[in-house]
Amino acid sequence: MRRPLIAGNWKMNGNKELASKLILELKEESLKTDVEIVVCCPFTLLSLGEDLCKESNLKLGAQNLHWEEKGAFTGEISAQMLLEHNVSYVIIGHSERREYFNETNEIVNKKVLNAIESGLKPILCVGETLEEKNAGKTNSKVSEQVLKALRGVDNLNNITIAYEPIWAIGTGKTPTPQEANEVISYIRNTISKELGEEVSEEIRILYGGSVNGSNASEFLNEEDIDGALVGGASLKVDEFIEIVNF
Ligand SMILES: O=C[C@H](O)COP(=O)(O)O
Repeated sequence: MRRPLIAGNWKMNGNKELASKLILELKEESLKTDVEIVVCCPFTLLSLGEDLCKESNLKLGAQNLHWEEKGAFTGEISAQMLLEHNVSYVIIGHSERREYFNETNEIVNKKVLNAIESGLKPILCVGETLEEKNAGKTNSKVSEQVLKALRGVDNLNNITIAYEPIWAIGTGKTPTPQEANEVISYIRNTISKELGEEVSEEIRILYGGSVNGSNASEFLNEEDIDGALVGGASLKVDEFIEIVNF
């Protein structure tokens, strides 16, 4: 049985005031205990997030990392820097990074390898554009992204995958829960064939893209969907609580 994971990706949003409000209110709520909850805040809020998440079931996540341990990479953040703040998870290969920061499958692979070797748990994002969807290329696109990102990764136990159709991110549009489940099943079958059946049964695969308090339970009750990567709705505490308690 895979434990559901709900991760809130704040993207480039929030400040100390909002972080304190959101995390403190989440801590006060009675949240489902069988759900793993991760708050992926901006780097500048990790220190505060670390303090606020202490002695709670909330885990801290980052939104990116560099693939090298240290060095002359101005503006970048290493796995060790994240670990120093008790970060457990790191989002890798989000479509916004692929699109605006030219992250290729090869770069994503280097980041996944570094995260795993350092002891961080990657949330690997994959997904197709609307054009690719309309051309019937969804399955080939996402399976290629997954296999290239996981190339050379020995320990797949700490990997989580998030299927995020790019056209559904921040748009209010979503696939039907059944459609999302089919793509996720396809990813799971690909992993089973290429990387082993056992790991395919254990790996968590989330859905992301316009998840909110009203639609979360429909996605999360699908057989192959193990949780959600939530953007906009993770900044609204009531909405996020509804998603966690789906
Ligand atoms: O990482 C989260 C996704 O990009 C989804 O964002 P959204 O929930 O605002 O559509």
